[in-house]
Amino acid sequence: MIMISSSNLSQGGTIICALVVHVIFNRTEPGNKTAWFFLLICLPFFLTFGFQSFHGSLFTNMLRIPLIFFGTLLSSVVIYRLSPLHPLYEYPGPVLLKISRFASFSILFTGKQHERYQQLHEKYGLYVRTGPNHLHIADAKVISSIMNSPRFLKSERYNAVKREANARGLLGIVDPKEHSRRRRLWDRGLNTSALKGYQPLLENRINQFIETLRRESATQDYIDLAKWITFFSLDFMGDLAWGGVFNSMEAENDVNGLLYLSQMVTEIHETAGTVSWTRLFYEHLPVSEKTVQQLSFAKRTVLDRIKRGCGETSDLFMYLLGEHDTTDEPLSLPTLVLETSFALIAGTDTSAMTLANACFYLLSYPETLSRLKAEIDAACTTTDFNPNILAGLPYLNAVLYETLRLQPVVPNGVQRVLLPGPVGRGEVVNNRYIPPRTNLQISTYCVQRDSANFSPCPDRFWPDRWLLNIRDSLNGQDRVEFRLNEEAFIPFSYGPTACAGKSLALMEMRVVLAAILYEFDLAFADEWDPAEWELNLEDFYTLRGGSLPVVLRPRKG
Ligand code: HEM
Repeated sequence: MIMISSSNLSQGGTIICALVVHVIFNRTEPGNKTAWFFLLICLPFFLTFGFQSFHGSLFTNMLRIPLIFFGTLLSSVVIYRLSPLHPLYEYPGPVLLKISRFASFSILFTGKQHERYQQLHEKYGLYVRTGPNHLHIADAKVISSIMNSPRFLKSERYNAVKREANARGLLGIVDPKEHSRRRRLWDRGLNTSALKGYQPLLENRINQFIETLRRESATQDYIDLAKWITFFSLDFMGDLAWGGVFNSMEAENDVNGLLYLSQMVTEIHETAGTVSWTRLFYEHLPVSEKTVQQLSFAKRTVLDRIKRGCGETSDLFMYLLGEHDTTDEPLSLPTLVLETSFALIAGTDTSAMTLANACFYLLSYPETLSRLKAEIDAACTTTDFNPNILAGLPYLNAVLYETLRLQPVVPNGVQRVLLPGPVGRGEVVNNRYIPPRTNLQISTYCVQRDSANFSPCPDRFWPDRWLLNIRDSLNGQDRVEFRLNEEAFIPFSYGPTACAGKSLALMEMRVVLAAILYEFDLAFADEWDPAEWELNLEDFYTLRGGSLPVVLRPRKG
């Protein structure tokens, strides 16, 4: 007869409970405080006191049971995640990342995610396992099958931080049908005819921008061009989204602290999006308090704009509110606040960062700068920077595309999660099986710098690759294999959730770049080392940079 001692019983019971918890946590990281509290705190607590009646003193049980419980849970998680039983076993990647997504914090906090993941792809190939259930992908062939498929939904990252009750902005909407309904509203406010209506606002801000640069450069040896471009972008987006609340160019300051806050919030989203359960703690951070203050500022601004109504000049707010068309169901106030705040965040840093990068590259390649200046001088006979004329300038477009190719402002790309199919099946993309519930991230930075997609010199700033005549002439030459895979050019993302503001951003960036080059001669500040620019670029979901000290000399008048 087998004798089971009370010690064995308590040990066995604890081990079984720990294994059950592993099964519950398997392939998901519960985003719910109650589940955490119950499974990881209450359960070991009950086991400690429950088995007390069977065996040993309370003190030994308080050490022994939690040790057995957490020891078993940890070992079973680690063994399973590395074992051939795990559905992602076939995919290569660093061991620590396979064991825990937590390890990816060591990449995130370097600020150089884009470069670190590129190194991982160089070592492991186009598919790298970057978490227990995460794949980082640099294969352009799967972009369309993933981004256009209703089975690959926005991942938990889009739900990373608690929002106001029941309000959800476009970016946070996961359900494709609901997303497409809301997206129609945005598309109306960002289509060609709406953009025409925004041109007077753009023209006013461009004039103010040029005046500001003239004033600043007259009194200083050099200016931080990146800072002034960001202020311009914030003021312009403020005009479009909130009825003109900002005047940071005039104040020479981020008066409402919005730029700072949007960086903090993006950073928190990226952290919570990297390890989803950490979001449980973010609402207790001081920045959360600031977000609440900012939300009440946003609410006041929105109410004020509603009261004033749309003036003579149209803006994006008008479309989001439905002032142009009363057939749509209006957004609730909290949703309107979220959407207009998102427009500001989505539209400010992205365009400003791309413009600063473009200026950096142009100053680094003087021949390119001269060619672009010549094109702009020939097209702009007055200081009227007509967006329609600029849209047709091939070299200007080539410079912007090449900048967006080398430095996409969302370098790590977007994240998707694969919904389980019938009988829990996964999906095959480009001959690879993706198990259900896998998180996927298609790296824009890696895809756009891969010589399989852009060749020759994928890491070099070479706008000519975008010009048709260069393509044709190089294609005919021996030994030069020219590649430009437009499917792999995804700085604005891809598919139904691609950037809604692409046309607005391109219009704004063409006008700003043309205005700067038409009005000024530029050079890097003498005492500044241009190598600092790329060293200071940081990827926290969106790309951010340091200062860009530039000497400006007015060219005319
Ligand atoms: C160079 C400038 C810009 C770049 C490179 C860019 C890039 C992107 C990318 C990569 C996304 C997808 C994000 C994700 O799914 O995680 C996105 C989404 C979005 N962007 Fe932009 N963006 C730019 C400027 C703008 C501007 C000026 C606006 C104007 C308000 C804007 C509005 C949006 C909106 C509304 C979305 C959400 C689209 C959706 O979920 O359907 N963006 N953008």
